Amino acid sequence: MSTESTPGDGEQSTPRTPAAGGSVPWRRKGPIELRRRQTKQGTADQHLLDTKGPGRFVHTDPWRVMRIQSEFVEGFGALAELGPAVSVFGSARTRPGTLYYESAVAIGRLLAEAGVAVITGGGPGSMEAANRGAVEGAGTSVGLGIELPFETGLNSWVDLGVNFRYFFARKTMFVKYAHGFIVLPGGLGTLDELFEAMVLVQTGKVTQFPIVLLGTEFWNPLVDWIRATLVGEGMISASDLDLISVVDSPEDAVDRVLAGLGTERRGGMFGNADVDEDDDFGMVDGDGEPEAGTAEGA
Ligand SMILES: CC(C)=CCNc1ncnc2c1ncn2[C@@H]1O[C@H](COP(=O)(O)O)[C@@H](O)[C@H]1O
Repeated sequence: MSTESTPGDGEQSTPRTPAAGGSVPWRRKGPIELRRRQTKQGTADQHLLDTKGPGRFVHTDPWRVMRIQSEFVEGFGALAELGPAVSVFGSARTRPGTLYYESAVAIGRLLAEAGVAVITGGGPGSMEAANRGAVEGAGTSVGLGIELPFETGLNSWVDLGVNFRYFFARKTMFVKYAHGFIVLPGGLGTLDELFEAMVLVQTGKVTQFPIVLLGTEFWNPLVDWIRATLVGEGMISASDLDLISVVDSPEDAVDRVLAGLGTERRGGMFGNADVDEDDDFGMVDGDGEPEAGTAEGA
């Protein structure tokens, strides 16, 4: 047996490996093993220092990973001190003066008055409305913006804004720093955020995470379909529907989301949702026990 087949960690190059069935060029870069033509990739240093291809390295996946990592680092850094917060979702297209827009303003204000920060996607429509309500209620107004081909920028009611290039990094922030969701009527973006939250609760990745939908006329047909088809055909359990509640007034929405956290609308501060602090992606504790100081464990 050749000792060449068991190199240590790091970037290495040896001429052959028996595992590959004979004499083939072979290299290892950390966890990645390269054989035959794949070994002809340059080293990381070559890519970094070789300026012949203009800016080529910044278009590679390893570089992207660093950019993705930096989004998490920036996001965690900006939001770590936020305190209790609720994420408010809804259509980017609702206009001032409409029921949904004004409802989002009221929700933002009520949350702010309860001492709860408001997190939105930082865009127009219901996001802008909820941020506006948070400012009017003298609370913390957060916008997690997303870079889009048609640039809209953060709405002017965002006081603490973080811009993201990647949807998935941004979505982690919505969940990690919020203690519950309020979802106003919306389109694909809103449905994506709603179903992501439901999956995280259903699979136990986050617990103690109330999800409240505002607008029975808008949401009930979807809830009816979920009950008739998803529960009916055994795709989800009937109890999965307990994950959400549907209300019609901003007061009920805020009461419901705060009640789910063991606090009252005008009750001020409350503890964190039962999220495992060791896991930055909101994994539930192994023992399933509420921690001291959390809403559930208080
Ligand atoms: C006018 C227009 C389309 C602007 C887009 N500008 C946006 N800026 C920030 N977040 C957005 C934007 N569009 C969609 N989203 C995300 O998707 C949700 C709304 O999407 P939708 O309108 O329901 O599908 C929001 O909660 C937000 O997180």
